[in-house]
Amino acid sequence: MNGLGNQIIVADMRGRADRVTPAAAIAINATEGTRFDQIMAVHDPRTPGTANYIEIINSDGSIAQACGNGMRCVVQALTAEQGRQRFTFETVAGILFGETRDDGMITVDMGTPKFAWYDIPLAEEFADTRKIELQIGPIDAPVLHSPSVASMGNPQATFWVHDDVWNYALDRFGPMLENHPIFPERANISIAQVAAQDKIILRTWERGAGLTEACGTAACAAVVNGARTRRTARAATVTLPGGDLFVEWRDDDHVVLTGPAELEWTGTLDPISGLWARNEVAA
Ligand SMILES: N[C@@H](CCC[C@H](N)C(=O)O)C(=O)O
Repeated sequence: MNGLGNQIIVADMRGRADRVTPAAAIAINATEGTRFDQIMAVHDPRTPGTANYIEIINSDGSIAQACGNGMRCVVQALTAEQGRQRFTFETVAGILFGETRDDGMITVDMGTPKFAWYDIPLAEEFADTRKIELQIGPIDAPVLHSPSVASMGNPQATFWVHDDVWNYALDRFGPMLENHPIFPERANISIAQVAAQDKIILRTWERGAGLTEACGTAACAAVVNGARTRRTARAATVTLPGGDLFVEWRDDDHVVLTGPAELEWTGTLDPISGLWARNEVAA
């Protein structure tokens, strides 16, 4: 599936006790036909009242705590299978709600953001995470600097720029910043341009996956960081290379993400070895 071009494999792990291995994820991603950004492994529920436990695996085999575009894909796949529109899920980061709307768009309640340096986490204390000391490029003329940082379940850094987000070599700076010692669990790195109070243009280098067409949690972090630095309103359209997402940071502190999800093809997958085969499409 894809969520605005964010390449997602929804793996049906229901009724089994094993997990998708990091080795399988790396093997699947090594093949052109199955290159992906995240695997959303849908397991049997662990907690009463939830539909499923979802494990999120990045293409480098690491575990992610949250994935907005992937959650929309899961909701859409389960709505198509079961005809239900509302689901409650459990992830390593907590309980999430998702809904397929009547117009086909999917809304996911991504929970509440966290701003304390130890929750993100950062390697050292910062009293104010709306703007931390971090820069890249020449010391006296940094290319990117002073990001706002937050946790949307996963660590997020939003670097604000005034010009075109495509002017920045995110493929070069992304890996350096993702692995910067200030982020002990690495981080998702975004470049954001505020086009209007309710419009942000965003590109993201994803932790464990690299440059992607869209990152839902980074879009959520951009709106939350935009609102708390008074750059934007609490609700905004975020334009990513893959298209638009709508994010609202509600008064109850929950961040709600709305956008599309699309089925591309189905197949079978061995979650241990990564061997896979596409299902034949009926003519
Ligand atoms: N594509 C995602 C984010 C996935 C997780 C991220 N790479 C991490 O390791 O935190 C999204 O849509 O949110």
